[in-house]
Amino acid sequence: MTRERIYLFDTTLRDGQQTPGIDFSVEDKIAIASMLDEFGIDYVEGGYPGANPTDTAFFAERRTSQATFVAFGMTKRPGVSVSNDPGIASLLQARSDAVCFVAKSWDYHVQVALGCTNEENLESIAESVKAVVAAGKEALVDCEHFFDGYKANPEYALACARTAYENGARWVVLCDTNGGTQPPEVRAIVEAVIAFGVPGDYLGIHAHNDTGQAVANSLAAVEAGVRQIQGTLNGVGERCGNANLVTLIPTLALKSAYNTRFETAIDAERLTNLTRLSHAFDELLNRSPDHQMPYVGASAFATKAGIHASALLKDPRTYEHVPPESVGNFRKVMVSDQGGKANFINALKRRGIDVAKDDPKLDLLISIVKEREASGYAYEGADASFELLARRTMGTIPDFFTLDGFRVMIERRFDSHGRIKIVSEAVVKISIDGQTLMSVAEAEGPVNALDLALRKDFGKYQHEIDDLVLADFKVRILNGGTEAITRVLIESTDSSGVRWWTVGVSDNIIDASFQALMDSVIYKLMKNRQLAGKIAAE
Ligand SMILES: CC(=O)SCCNC(=O)CCNC(=O)[C@H](O)C(C)(C)COP(=O)(O)OP(=O)(O)OC[C@H]1O[C@@H](n2cnc3c(N)ncnc32)[C@H](O)[C@@H]1OP(=O)(O)O
Ligand SMILES: CC(=O)C(=O)O
Repeated sequence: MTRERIYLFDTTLRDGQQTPGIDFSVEDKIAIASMLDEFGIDYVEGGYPGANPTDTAFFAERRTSQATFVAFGMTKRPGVSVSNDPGIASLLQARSDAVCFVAKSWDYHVQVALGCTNEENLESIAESVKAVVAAGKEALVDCEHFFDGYKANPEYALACARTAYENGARWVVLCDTNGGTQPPEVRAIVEAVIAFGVPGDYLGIHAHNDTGQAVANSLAAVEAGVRQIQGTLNGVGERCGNANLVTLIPTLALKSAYNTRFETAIDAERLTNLTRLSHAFDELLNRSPDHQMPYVGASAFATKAGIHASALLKDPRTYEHVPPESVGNFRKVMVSDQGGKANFINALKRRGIDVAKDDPKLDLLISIVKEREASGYAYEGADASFELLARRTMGTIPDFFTLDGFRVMIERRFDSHGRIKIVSEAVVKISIDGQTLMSVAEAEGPVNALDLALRKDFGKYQHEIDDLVLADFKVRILNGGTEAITRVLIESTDSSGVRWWTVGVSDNIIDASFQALMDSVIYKLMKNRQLAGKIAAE
């Protein structure tokens, strides 16, 4: 059976740019356009040439090699001819393959925002589309507020869509601009547009996520007949965002409700790059990926629950709706107080630790983890501390050194200009082979001072920890008030590029930090001897 082609239109660089807090540079735009192009998206909308210097510079060159490169802008202003409209001139001059116009299709907006007659707006749509087609470019029309406009005045909304189509627009895109429309309404209105004479394979959907329905609305529109979906990477976009292409693409590819009838340019091989694409985009935005994002989140194929892990390890299909590797993600069976033997055996095996189901040390480890988690530890995010705890319980960690104690003093001083200066001084005492080593260090913060002191003199191991870097430090207060328990997570790395997380818990933040620091150093010494950190592929 032949499947119908659904075209994917990415507006990350245009609607995504309207997200509060997102501000792309030209370099960011170049990088994102090439990521989308390489991934196989059909249309990449780059922005609004003429609206700002970044977008104008971005459109000085064509930025995709496969994807249709699209410039966005508004239809000509009423009362001005296309040849005298500077906005249209910028769009025609941009080095794009296509122009996507935003056009009013709600009569109320025509009256309030444009202040012209309905007929003048139809003329703007027709003339703008004709100018783009005459310039040898593909024309698309985003019918802004189409669904709200249809509800208010169906004849006028339909006339706008048909005007765009009849004057040569390759795509007439129905926009749920305010994001309030629901899937049954989208389905019914798309069917009405097709019945009015605009064919489904000329129609697109642009859904906003203000009621959390952008993906559902896009799929409802496809079922009703549209053949282009507009969306963004990770669902960025104005207000609550746009339809998330990172969710839509695998749903269309992997779910039989869609993949038996439709296909996109993203085949099975390209789909395996999805998680990387989504995370690379977050990296570029300098933000952490959403762990719970469908398909690509770190938790999308993770389980803590013992009953789930036990069945999952017998057959992954028991608790997975699609194989994680199909989208480039992976399965994660975690250890926590929700876990049973299956979680632990699997987690230990991944670290090269073989333990039998009836080994009493396994029961001991499980009870220690459960007890510690009850007191505030969280091992699911502290892989290195979990591994050390397991190896300690199994009795396989060498006595590298012993800690004799530490002390931290914090002083609030005033400099010669009367400015406040905080100075922390830390003293750490350790013993290696019976020899006591005492180090003192100063820094602004107490944890920094402790870290410097701990790593200042490590005797015969000093050269082994020189490349150890503390990459991140997270503090969480577990219950409020003066009885608060503090959990500290530290991310470490070294010249090998490997990263590991350690945890410390105490009613004193400095003590919690020190525990996490100690685990980090011990893990590094274990790793150097290839006694830890071996992660086997699942
Ligand atoms: C639904 C959407 O997401 S549409 C995209 C929205 N994105 C943006 O607006 C981001 C980029 N925009 C901009 O940088 C600026 O708005 C510009 C450069 C495009 C225009 O700036 P200005 O000329 O100063 O106009 P301003 O932003 O104040 O107002 C928009 C004007 O466009 C007119 N307009 C809005 N939509 C359309 C349209 N589809 N067709 C014709 N004119 C339109 C409005 O009536 C208003 O005209 P007015 O100035 O005569 O009142
Ligand atoms: C065009 C557009 O971004 C919208 O109508 O939401």
